Amino acid sequence: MLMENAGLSFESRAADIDERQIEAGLVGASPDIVALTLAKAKALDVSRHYPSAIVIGSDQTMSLDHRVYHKPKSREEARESLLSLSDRTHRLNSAVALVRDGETLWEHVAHADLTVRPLSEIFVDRYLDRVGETVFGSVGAYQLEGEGIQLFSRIEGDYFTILGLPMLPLLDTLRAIGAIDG
Ligand SMILES: Nc1nc2c(ncn2[C@@H]2O[C@H](COP(=O)(O)OP(=O)(O)OP(=O)(O)O)[C@@H](O)[C@H]2O)c(=O)[nH]1
Repeated sequence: MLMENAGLSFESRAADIDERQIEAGLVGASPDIVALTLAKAKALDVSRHYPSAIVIGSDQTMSLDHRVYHKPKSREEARESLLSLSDRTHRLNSAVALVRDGETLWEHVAHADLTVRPLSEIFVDRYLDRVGETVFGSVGAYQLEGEGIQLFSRIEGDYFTILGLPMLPLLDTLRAIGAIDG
């Protein structure tokens, strides 16, 4: 959605990698390194099938203290996750890598720090009633571009980084390598 809205022409392909297995091999690595490693692994995997193509791989991780989050798989998981974020500041790490013919041309990770205001259980239940299934598409059970904005008292970082792709440095790099109009 972010790349389409930016007017980029591209094709999207799923990478055939086992994210959980790669993460398991990164025990102790910081969440930003995990995101960067996964972004590169996705781009390298797809690059193998598309000679000379510029492949953009991306991944996002979310952490609070030592807990790493993943997309909630149920309403209960979303509820527990939101309450664990209440009155705390968590970090989103969004990584992107450019690969061509198996060579990593560029890699970057950006982060954003989001402070959730104190949330009551009643509010969280009503919020989940309102936003429904959309919570399953985001690591933090919120969509900043939607009602998720109501959860926060402070955000430090770039909107696009929060949604999952650091667009400004990505566009800079695509211009630098002549992939898009400069
Ligand atoms: N639309 C939207 N998406 C968000 C927002 N915050 C995080 N995300 C998405 O949440 C995803 C990150 O959650 P993950 O659980 O790592 O997603 P995933 O890699 O598909 O799932 P895993 O395999 O569990 O890692 C990214 O695809 C982000 O685009 C937001 O505010 N709005």
